[in-house]
Amino acid sequence: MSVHPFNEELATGTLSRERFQFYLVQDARYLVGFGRALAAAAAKAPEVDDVAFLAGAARDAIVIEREMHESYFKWFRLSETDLADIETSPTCVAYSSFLLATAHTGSYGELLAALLPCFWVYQSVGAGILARQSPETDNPYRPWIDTYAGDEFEATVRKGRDALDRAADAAGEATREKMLAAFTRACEYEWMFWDSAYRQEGWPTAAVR
Ligand SMILES: Cc1ncc(C[n+]2csc(CCO)c2C)c(N)n1
Repeated sequence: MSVHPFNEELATGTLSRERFQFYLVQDARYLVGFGRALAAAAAKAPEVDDVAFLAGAARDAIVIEREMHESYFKWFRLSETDLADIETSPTCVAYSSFLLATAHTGSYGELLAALLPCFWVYQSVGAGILARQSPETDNPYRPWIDTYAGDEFEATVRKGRDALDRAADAAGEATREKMLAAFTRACEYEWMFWDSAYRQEGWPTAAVR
């Protein structure tokens, strides 16, 4: 499969500031829903180790990622008012709503399957982009790349995959099918999230409001 231009340009450092900024603003919003869905998964987890793991990831999603985003907002000189004026994109609403709907109506396994691509896709994409960096390239997006390409994050992804495998082993055929569907859909949303940032997606209805 070809690499999306958003990720290609992120790797080379040529991605426009507007596109990256759009991505970060939407991502900060997405992370709140993602954190809530992780907290719901923590509440549903049958094993206490997984409760701790998922609740920790929920906290990290809100705290660590916010810190990273705030540093970028300072860099981009975005104020709270500038931020408030930016509408949440259709794709961001759709992806966040999908996670929250799965949190409310899905089983533990289904929810875990919907959440795993957020970890796995970023680790895989981050590692791929890092492999293409050289000391000579002055990539302004390097802090973003480093967040998702480290060993610590790789261990987190492994824990998530392990929790998912245990949930799948304990599940019946019907639940496993739902897990696969949720996982696939979340992967599609991950792609769409980058694509929507590249297109700076707005609401098609904005002109007729
Ligand atoms: C659309 C979107 N999907 C996934 C991530 C990655 N991510 C966000 S929080 C977290 C784990 C920490 O709890 C990870 C891997 C993102 N930033 N934005």
